[in-house]
Amino acid sequence: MSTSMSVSVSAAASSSLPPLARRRSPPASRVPFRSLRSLPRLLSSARTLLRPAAAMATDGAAPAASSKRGLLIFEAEEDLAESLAMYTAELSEKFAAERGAFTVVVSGGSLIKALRKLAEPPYLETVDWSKWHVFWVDERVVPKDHADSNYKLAYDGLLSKVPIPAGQVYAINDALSAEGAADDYETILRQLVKNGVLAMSAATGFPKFDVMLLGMGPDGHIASLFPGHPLVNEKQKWVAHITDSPKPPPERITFTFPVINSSAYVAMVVIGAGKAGAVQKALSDKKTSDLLPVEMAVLQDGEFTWFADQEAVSMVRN
Ligand SMILES: O=C1O[C@H](COP(=O)(O)O)[C@@H](O)[C@H](O)[C@H]1O
Repeated sequence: MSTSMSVSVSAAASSSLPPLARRRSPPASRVPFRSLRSLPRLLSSARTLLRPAAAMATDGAAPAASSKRGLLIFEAEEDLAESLAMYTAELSEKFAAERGAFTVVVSGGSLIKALRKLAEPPYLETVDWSKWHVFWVDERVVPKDHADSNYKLAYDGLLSKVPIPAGQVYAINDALSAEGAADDYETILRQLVKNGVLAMSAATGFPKFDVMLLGMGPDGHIASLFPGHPLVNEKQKWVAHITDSPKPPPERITFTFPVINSSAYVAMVVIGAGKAGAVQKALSDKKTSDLLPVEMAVLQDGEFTWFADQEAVSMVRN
């Protein structure tokens, strides 16, 4: 299996760039996003450099030709956060106009801090928050006010600061067991498909979220899908439970790969040297059978974009 990845290097991007195959990317240290004013041009240029993904999805199916992957590298975390806010706001506008709703999935962990600029001007005023429907790609089965709760993390860091209708924030039922909470969450998703809030992928038969804003652990896990855990091979369920998570707390629920890989857009946010080893493996052309979970995130018909700082790509060779 081989993965084709285009590398879009932020401030160097321009519409006159030669094709990526013939272009040597300058070192990341020379290509920061420098100012908010330059971001629209830079981001739109970067998107034109995205290429079809060549890797196979985890079920062995080849992604559709429209499936794309790209990499944005930022000199500073602050710049990454600015760009991530703009990316999300643009998708919010697009899907609100197209569908009248914007289904946004978030992870826990470091991702939430990287979303902080959405709660600041201009996005606080310009985003149509009434269209947002917020979900968790994974959740720890703990009370919502527990320090380990991904809901609490997102509420404190973002949701308490923006006017999303409370009924459109889909936290887990924390009174249930892990298995019960996973089943309950899947039932909610199925209802939202029936209501037309949540789209379905014609290609996969699984729900198609508008965007998933995800982080990755240092071991390459995404959501609560951990390296070597049998849950990475789940093919039927939309939402599964785990009671032996190698990272505490042990009881969690998680979206499965068929759901993640049906997304329209995924932003994979990786910040810091602790992620460098997994990022190097994920971006390598040489694929081995021991795929990390992050390497199993291959969209069937969508756009997958890495948002990385320099430390996170420090082990990646040109
Ligand atoms: O346990 C979890 O870890 C991952 C990665 O967290 P990070 O702090 O290393 O970014 C996170 O994406 C997931 O939602 C969370 O439950």
